[in-house]
Amino acid sequence: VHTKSFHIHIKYYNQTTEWLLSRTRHRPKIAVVCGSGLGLLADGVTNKEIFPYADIPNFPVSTVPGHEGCLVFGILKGKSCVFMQGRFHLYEGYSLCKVTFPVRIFKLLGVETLIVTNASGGLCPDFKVGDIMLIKDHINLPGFAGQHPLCGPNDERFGIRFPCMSDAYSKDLRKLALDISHELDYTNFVREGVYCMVSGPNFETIAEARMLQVLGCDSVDI
Ligand SMILES: O=P(O)(O)O[C@H]1O[C@H](CO)[C@@H](O)[C@H]1O
Ligand SMILES: Nc1nc2[nH]cnc2c(=O)[nH]1
Repeated sequence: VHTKSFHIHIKYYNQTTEWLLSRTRHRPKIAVVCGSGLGLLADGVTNKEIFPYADIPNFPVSTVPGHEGCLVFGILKGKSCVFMQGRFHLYEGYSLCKVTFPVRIFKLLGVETLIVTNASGGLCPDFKVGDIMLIKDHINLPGFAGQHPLCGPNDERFGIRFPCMSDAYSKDLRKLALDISHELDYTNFVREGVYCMVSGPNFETIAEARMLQVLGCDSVDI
C-alpha cells in the first residue's frame, strides 16, 4: 500500500545523504537522471561506484522496465558525476515528494547542475521518432491541479517558497548542447521545444494530443 504525503522529514534527507557520503569517494557537481532505456548514459564513466536503489535508505525503487534502479557515481571527462539509472514516476504510485527525493539528495551532496532525460512522446509535427528535444520550457499539468512536488512546508535549504520559473532551463547549457550538435553534424535530429508533464500511465487520446499541441507543447511524458 502506498501512502501519499506532501512532505518528507529532513531527517530522512540527512540520513540518505550521510549514508551516500560515507560510502562514495565522489563529490559530484553534475547529476544526470536517465529515463527509459537511457541508463547506458552512465556506461562511459570511470572509477564507478554503484549503489542499487534497494540498498539506499529511504530511496524509492524502480518498478518500470528499462529502469535499472541504480545510482552510479563516477568520472566523465574529468568531472565527478552521479547518474540515476532509472527514475521514478507518479504513475508508479509514488507521491511527487518521493519522486523528487533523489534530486534533493543531489542538492545535499553538492550537485550544481542537473541534466534530466526521458523517453517522451513527440507532439510537434516537425519531429521524427528518435529525435532529441532539448527542453527550453515546460507545462506542468498535474501542478495546475495541485499535484506538485513543492506543495507542503517549504525548506529553504532546497529553495525559496515562490520560485520564479521563467528561466527554469539554463540558456547557457542549451546553447552549449546546440553548439555541440552543430559540431557533430547532429542538427537534423536535435531540436528544442516545450515539454509537458501529465500524470499517466495512459498515453494521450488523439483529442488530448491535439489539445496539448494547441497549448504549445512539443513533447509529452508521464
Ligand atoms: O519518462 P521515462 O522514464 O523515460 O519513460 C517513459 O516511457 C515509459 C513508457 O513507455 C514511461 O515510464 C514514460 O515515463
Ligand atoms: N504522455 C506520454 N508519455 C510518453 N512517454 C513516452 N511516450 C509517451 C507518450 O506518447 N505520451
